[in-house]
Amino acid sequence: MFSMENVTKVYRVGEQDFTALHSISLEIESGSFLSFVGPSGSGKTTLLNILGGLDRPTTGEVRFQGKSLSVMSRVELAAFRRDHVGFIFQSYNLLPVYDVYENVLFPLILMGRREADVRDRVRELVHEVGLSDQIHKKPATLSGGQCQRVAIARALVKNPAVVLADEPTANLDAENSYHILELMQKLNRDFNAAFVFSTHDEKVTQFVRREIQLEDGYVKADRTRKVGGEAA
Ligand SMILES: Nc1ncnc2c1ncn2[C@@H]1O[C@H](COP(=O)(O)OP(=O)(O)OP(=O)(O)O)[C@@H](O)[C@H]1O
Repeated sequence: MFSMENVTKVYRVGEQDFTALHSISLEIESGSFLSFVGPSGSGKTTLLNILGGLDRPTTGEVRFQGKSLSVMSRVELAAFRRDHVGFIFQSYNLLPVYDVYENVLFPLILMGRREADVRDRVRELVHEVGLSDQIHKKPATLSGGQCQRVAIARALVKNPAVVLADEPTANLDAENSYHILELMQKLNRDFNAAFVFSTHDEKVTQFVRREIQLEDGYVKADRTRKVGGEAA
């Protein structure tokens, strides 16, 4: 689904260049459930942002379904994100004035869909994340775990090829983190969307089928393993 070839990211900091990613080459398959792990500053978020078309590499190539992101204009990149990528952030990024239903509906409205045509799809996703009872509540009245469930439903509602999740359990306690990870594992299977995380949370790494370890912008290890009896 994704291929990265010799991706480097250099930031200009004052008078100096700082290399956040050093010549990274990776393949990420459709339906993956994988995590970038590594200490703070190792390049996890930079890598996710480049995969999601939120940022561009300084050198190197990223392809999505064989198409190079480098040659896309800003408008084409925005369309790539809208049509193919769901985003989940550690701080949920829900729209506070909208209720659960409207937050999940929002990406479909951005895609030009009519509410009447997608109402059932939105309700299905809200149901999938276990929030049918809370569907008309505003984010401020929900718990952190419930807000993250809304964010997951919102990310999946448009049937993306991939969900990119930057530290999705960072603001959750242990019990909620496990519930959220189990839910994402189930949705990965049921909806056949790839999930790609960045994390330093060891709980996340117990759930993933592949773990790519980053250190100072280099890939230090890339492990694939069996999780819960599934084939690796
Ligand atoms: N816009 C920027 N300008 C300059 N340096 C940056 C910028 N964004 C990131 N960096 C640097 O690049 C390195 C990698 O940052 P990144 O956020 O990708 O790491 P991370 O592994 O996600 O860290 P964390 O777990 O703390 O979020 C860090 O040293 C960071 O300071």
